[in-house]
Amino acid sequence: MSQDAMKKAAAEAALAYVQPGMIVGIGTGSTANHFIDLLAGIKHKVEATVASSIASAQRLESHGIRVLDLNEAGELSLYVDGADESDENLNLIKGGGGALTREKIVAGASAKFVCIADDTKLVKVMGKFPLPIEVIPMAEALVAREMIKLGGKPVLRAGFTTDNGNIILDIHGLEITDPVALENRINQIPGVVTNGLFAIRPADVLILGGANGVRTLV
Ligand SMILES: O=C(CO)[C@H](O)[C@H](O)COP(=O)(O)O
Repeated sequence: MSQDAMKKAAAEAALAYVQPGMIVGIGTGSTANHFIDLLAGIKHKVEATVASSIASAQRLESHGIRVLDLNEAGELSLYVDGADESDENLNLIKGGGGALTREKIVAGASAKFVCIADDTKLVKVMGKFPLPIEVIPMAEALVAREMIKLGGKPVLRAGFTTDNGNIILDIHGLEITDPVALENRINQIPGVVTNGLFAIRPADVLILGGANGVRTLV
């Protein structure tokens, strides 16, 4: 089974969390895209959605699914999104697609976060996947210096601007043994908008697609 088929299987399993009349928060990336395409098949069940990126909003609208601004939507029942890495406590690294800030906002506004991924994303200790940080452009050098002090190797994501008009630094070489402490620490650096650790608010449910089917961690 291909990695993409495993992502699709996880996305399909997440449909079971969609209840009639819900406003659903929608993530970004190839796994979230599978979820969007599958959601189109039950679109009359959902009241509306809130998207975590311009790309996801456009994909939802192309299926005729209503997309609300988060400020109009109030608290969301459910957020469904992919991840770049997860540990067994459902702490995540996200932001491979650069949408981490809006993803964190929509996840924070949601009662339940269902994360969908292929099972290669599950690791013992996070950090093999470079940790994305969204940075206000004038703070690039400052944030890079501070991340070197924390043991990382920052690399500017060349030619990439976030939906919020900022840059991404991808931090290589971290071994993340205390994700909550690191998430808090990085967010204290002036110029950091947010970082891709989702540990202060981890996923509530992790659905993993694998060669032998789908399994769920809670
Ligand atoms: O955080 C993300 C985007 O900012 C994605 O959820 C993450 O990069 C996983 O992507 P994919 O589903 O394509 O493997």
